[in-house]
Amino acid sequence: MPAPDSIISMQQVGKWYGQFQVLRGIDLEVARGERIVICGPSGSGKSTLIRCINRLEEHQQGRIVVEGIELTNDLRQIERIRRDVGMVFQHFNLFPHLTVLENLTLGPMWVLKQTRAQAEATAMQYLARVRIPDQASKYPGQLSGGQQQRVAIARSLCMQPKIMLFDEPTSALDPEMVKEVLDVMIGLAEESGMTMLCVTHEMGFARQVADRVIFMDRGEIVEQNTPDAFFDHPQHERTRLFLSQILH
Ligand SMILES: Nc1ncnc2c1ncn2[C@@H]1O[C@H](COP(=O)(O)OP(=O)(O)OP(=O)(O)O)[C@@H](O)[C@H]1O
Repeated sequence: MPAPDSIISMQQVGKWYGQFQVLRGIDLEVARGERIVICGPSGSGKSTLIRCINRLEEHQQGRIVVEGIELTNDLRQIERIRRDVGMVFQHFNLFPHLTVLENLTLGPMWVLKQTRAQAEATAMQYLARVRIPDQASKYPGQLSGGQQQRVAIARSLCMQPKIMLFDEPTSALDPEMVKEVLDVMIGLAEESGMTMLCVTHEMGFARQVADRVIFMDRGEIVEQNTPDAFFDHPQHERTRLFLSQILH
């Protein structure tokens, strides 16, 4: 049974790509409003885990319950869950032939059935929140990578999600643009009370905003703890090895 205050519950989740088992017996309860950072070596299954939460990937074993709905092949339920769960990818996935404003209003108008005026008003609010209120009429190709990622964050927020998933949102950015995106995410974490799961190796971000850091290796959750305990007193040899590699 999911814990009563869980917004996401994963129980003994397993997934394979062909013969290769990418997730092994994942048990994870996420409380409403919790901020979680997931880290681990390349190929450990971090992206796959969060992609299972909005059914971009299908698990083959165990149970996943999001906002009280168990993930199955029921398309209406998948649609509902995707409305509740926003996702920001490493590559921004904006429509290049649409302006920033059009990228932001498309989902609210077509999926949430907002009027153009409503959708544009909300979009402008979120553009201000991600600190680019003056870029609405530009095309994505006219923006820097950091600005494009902030548009992608605003686009997700316009859909009024209850949960935000971030899949290495800064790893495709030039170093000088990482901070501007992290600052927006920190603001979101601190001001919105939104449930957030973030795959990232930005450990400063993890220390500042995460309630919990999860370390994955070879498809398993090896260790999880508060950021201070996780970074200062890692319990497992695999965690220590990983931290020694990324922190030096
Ligand atoms: N669609 C797919 N088909 C086959 N194998 C896949 C697929 N997607 C991922 N994999 C493999 O599954 C493993 C886990 O991938 P995943 O992207 O979840 O790991 P990750 O921890 O997020 O890694 P990274 O930090 O490199 O993104 C990798 O070995 C990857 O090659």
